[in-house]
Amino acid sequence: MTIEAQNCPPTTDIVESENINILPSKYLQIDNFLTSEEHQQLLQYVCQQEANFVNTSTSTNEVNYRQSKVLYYFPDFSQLILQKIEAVLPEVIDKLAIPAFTSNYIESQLTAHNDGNYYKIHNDNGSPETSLREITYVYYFHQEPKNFSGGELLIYDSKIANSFYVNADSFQKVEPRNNSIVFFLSRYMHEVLPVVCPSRVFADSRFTINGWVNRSVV
Ligand SMILES: O=C(O)CCC(=O)C(=O)O
Ligand SMILES: [Fe+2]
Repeated sequence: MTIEAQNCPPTTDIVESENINILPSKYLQIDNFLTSEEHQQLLQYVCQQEANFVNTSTSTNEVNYRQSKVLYYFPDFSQLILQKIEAVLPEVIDKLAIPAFTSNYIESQLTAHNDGNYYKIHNDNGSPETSLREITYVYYFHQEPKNFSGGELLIYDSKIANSFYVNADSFQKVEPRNNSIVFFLSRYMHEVLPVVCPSRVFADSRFTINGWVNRSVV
């Protein structure tokens, strides 16, 4: 086999030109998002709801892409979190330098990641049904003392290749800190690293309430 290399620029040039086009991803993490009383009530609530959690899937139904459990109906806490998100949204939009948009719909779900669970690299608005999602939020909570490790959220930087946004190799690593919430653009590629939870007890899981602020159609 012959490999013609004479037209290839030197490697250093490739690396430099790739770096120039990298668009760093921005995210915002706010600590102590709920009061300690609300946080405690939420933990108690999820433990009572264990039997109502179902296995997760992805919109493309790909096997081995996502492993976790989800609860779709949790009216009281969904209302609480949405109210608090609406209150900080102007600050989030400002800090992340997102062009202003109007929203009248914020989705929410409650997830539990236990031993070996993960979510491989994806974005949150890549299908026709999800295309109105602008901002992703993830509220993290767990029991103290913490009984799992891993489960970090990696948010990849972007680059433009052939007029499309694709993920760069570089990323920001977000610790799923207890009672903190993270906001970032839904189009960013991101992944959840595997959780290690030796006890496998549901109450020891890495819990989230997460969802998406959708742009209104005008
Ligand atoms: O749990 C997380 O940190 C992120 C979850 C996520 O990416 C999703 O549900 O789309
Ligand atoms: Fe996601």
